[in-house]
Amino acid sequence: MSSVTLSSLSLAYPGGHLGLADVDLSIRDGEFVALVGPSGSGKTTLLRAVAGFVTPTSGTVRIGDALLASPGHSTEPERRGLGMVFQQHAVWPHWTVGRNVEYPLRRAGVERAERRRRVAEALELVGLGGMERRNPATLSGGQRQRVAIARAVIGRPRVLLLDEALSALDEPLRDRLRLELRALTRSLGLTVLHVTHDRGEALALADRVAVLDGGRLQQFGTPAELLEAPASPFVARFVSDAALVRGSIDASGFRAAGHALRVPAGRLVHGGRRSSAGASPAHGEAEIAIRPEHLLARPDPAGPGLVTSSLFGRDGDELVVEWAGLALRSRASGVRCAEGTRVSLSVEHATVFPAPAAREAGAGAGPLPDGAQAADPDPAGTAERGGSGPGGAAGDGPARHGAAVDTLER
Ligand SMILES: Nc1ncnc2c1ncn2[C@@H]1O[C@H](COP(=O)(O)OP(=O)(O)OP(=O)(O)O)[C@@H](O)[C@H]1O
Repeated sequence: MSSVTLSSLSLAYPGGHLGLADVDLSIRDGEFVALVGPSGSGKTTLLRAVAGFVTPTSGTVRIGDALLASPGHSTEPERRGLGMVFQQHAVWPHWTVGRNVEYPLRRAGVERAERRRRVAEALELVGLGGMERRNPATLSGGQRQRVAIARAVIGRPRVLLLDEALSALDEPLRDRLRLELRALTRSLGLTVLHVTHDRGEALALADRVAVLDGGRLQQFGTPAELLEAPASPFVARFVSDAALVRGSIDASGFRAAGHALRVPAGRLVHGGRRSSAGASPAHGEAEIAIRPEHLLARPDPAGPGLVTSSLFGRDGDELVVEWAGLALRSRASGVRCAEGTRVSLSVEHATVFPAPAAREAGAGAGPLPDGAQAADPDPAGTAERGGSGPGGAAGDGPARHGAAVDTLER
């Protein structure tokens, strides 16, 4: 059994820096889990706590049924049955490839013939068959990282820990190694914990993704769950580059505060559930998250939006659109929108959260207004020309709107 269970895990560094705060995480046997979060969110600390390089201040770490760490007790890293791959310095330069890869077996006292057989097998697995005698200095970055992966898996670890293991590689090599790593860990049935800065990589590789912020677990779910049912505005923004807009909910839908942006009730979801007929209307302050792919931009000389940034994307241009003080990310599909193009905008779908004050007070999300499609007051999805919807504020300037929106900065 190679499940990994963290229970109420907290870790304060000397000097009081908070590394982790009350993290509960259960990783299944054979599962590939990616850890993501902003810089300083606790990803490396969590990995190091599983590896045994740091001891929790409170809480426990278990692999299978074995208790590996609790306050005052920590099983040594080399006795935890783990394989590890780091971003850099992963291969000892003064040893041949074969010597590097066989190191865990030597430590374990495996006899020579068996070592040789398993090194050949591990190198074959990572596409470096026959390279035992090579000097690592003569290898490419990608090949060196494969050597590190071969060394990490040769001891048949219970769990594989990857700390930015692919981050130093250039695309498309990184892309290829990603696919290979996924296939390899699956074929070996390994439980994997993979720390990465790359959100796309996390979503592409992992069975489930853990999102950390400030040492706390914000959400743990499948890639689809994180995209479709983010637990908080933070997760929506971090994972999907969603724009966050504050305003209020009434029977007709969402109205941005001091701005013409409207989203009809039928296009609002909460907690991954589409608003359903019969749900009692909840009026009041709210915050919505709009993913770029759910904000459609169409070239329109009289439209309210102005494209301020346009990056070519394989699936359509990736835009930043300025609309009366709101900076919104959008994907234009089927059309090209250069910088300076005026556009009309349509919100296809948005996720509703309680207003920040209500969230801090611990309020659950209230039900959405009745989303009966017939009641949709704005089939075009808002963003009327000139921005003058009911209660709209076409003439409001950027300074006034600045507080209502919060987009991810890169
Ligand atoms: N050795 C240490 N001593 C004191 N504080 C530390 C130490 N290592 C990390 N921290 C602090 O703990 C918090 C979490 O750091 P950690 O390295 O786990 O974050 P991270 O998510 O891996 O960040 P990054 O993406 O930048 O690598 C940060 O506030 C950091 O400053």
